[in-house]
Parts: sequence; C-alpha cells; structure tokens
Amino acid sequence: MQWLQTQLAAGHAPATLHKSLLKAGWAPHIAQAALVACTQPTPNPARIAPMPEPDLSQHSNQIDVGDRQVQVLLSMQKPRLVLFGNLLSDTECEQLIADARPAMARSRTVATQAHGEEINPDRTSSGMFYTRGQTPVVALLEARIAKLLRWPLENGEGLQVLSYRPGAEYKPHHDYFNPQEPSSAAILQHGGQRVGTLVIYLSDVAAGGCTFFPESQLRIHPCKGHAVFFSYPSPEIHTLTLHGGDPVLQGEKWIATKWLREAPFL
Ligand SMILES: O=C(O)CCC(=O)C(=O)O
Ligand SMILES: [Fe+2]
Repeated sequence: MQWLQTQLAAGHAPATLHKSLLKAGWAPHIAQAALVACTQPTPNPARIAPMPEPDLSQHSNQIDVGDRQVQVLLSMQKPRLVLFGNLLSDTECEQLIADARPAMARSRTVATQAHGEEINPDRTSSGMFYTRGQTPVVALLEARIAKLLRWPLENGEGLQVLSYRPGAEYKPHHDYFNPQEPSSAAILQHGGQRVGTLVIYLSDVAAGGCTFFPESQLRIHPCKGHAVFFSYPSPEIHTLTLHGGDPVLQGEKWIATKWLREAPFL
C-alpha cells in the first residue's frame, strides 16, 4: 500500500500501476481493491452534468416505456446499478439474435496502444455491431432505452451483440475509456466519454455466464429479456464499475450491450 501511495503521488496512473501489480503476480481484483483503497476520487465539478438514470423517484417498481412496462428488480447506489426485467419479449430477443448471426465474428476490443482494433485474448466471445435503427427491433429497443434511462437516443452507440459458448468469458474491465491511453483522444472526439452501460440478456444460460462486479462481489445471473444498467459519471475506479462476464459453463449466452455517451455519438 505504501509503495502504491508513493507511485500515485509521483503521478503514475492507476491503470499503469494495475498492470505492474499483475506482473508482480497479484490477482486482478485484489490489485484493483488496493488501488481503490489508495486513491481519492477527484472532485470534478465539470460533471455534475446530467446522467442517464431511470426515474425511481416514486419508488416505482415498474417503468412505462411507451409500449411496455419494464420491471425494476434491484437497484444499488455504489456502484450505481439497476436491474430491469421485461425489457424485451422472447420473440424480440430471438429476432435480434437471428438478424445478428450472419455478421458474427470473433470479438475485437479497442487496441489500447495504437489506432485500430485488435483481437483481445481477454474476450473470447464473438460479436457484431448494429448501426442505430438498423432493424425494426433495434429501433424499437433503442426508443425504449431512451425512455427508460431518460437519455437522448443520439448519445447511444450502436448496439453490440455478443455470444459466448462454454468456456468463453470477458475478463473484468471498465467500459469507460482511460484518458491516459494514447488511443482515447481520437475516440473521445466522437460523443465524448461513455457514462453508462446497459447489458441486455437475449438468452437464458444453463450455467455460468453471470455479469460479475468483483469490487462488490455482485453477480447478475443472465435471464432472457432482463437488462442490467450501470453508470459512471467520471472515468474513475471509484465508480466501482469494474465488471466482466464469467465463463459460460453450459449453454450459450447472448447479450446486446448499449453504451451511452455524454454527447451525441454521430
Ligand atoms: O458479458 C457480460 O455479462 C458483460 C459484457 C460487458 O462487459 C460489455 O459488453 O461491456
Ligand atoms: Fe463491459
């Protein structure tokens, strides 16, 4: 801890120190917990800006999104997270999968050291992106999400569909872009930071495949038509939004992820 405090005081970024700890043999979630314990959230008056957020002011247990009543199943403050049920019908889930199938390829994540994308061994799913409004179901879902999270449709990235077979997983990561990474500057020019994520479960999974938040030891078990929302007002580990997809043990996991930006994503 003392070493970490010295390094942080010398100006080394938490992400860099995290890598050093991994090299030294620390388990990722313990390295993360040590970093969270050693740093203070930076007060950031610039982002008392609005955030995507469902209206739970009346302690509502369901939310009318126009054509559907979405259930509120669980909510917590830190990390800011809400679990929804009944966001999509079974038929809508199946249609999203069927339309995505032809375009599925091994998932790529953003290459952090240079421009472009690279195959990432931390992510063993396969996936594709829909453009906004690409199919009738995509358009309908995007309109529901905009109402549910009270966030402009234009601030959303295209939906990403991922599928995981047994053994496939997505190791813990943050969805925001690390401002210190060289590749982030170009990404942030379009739409700014990511401030929220909605992971939508398109299938049930027989075993494994939970969405896991190691810092709070929270597991969301996949359930067809459900969705988990979490948000992060700044790209900081203090948001406790480190998360991953546990390995699928049995069956196939399908999800659609909607990332929300702070500004229009054009
Ligand atoms: O597979 C999961 O449950 C998590 C997916 C995820 O973290 C993402 O799409 O950013
Ligand atoms: Fe993620």
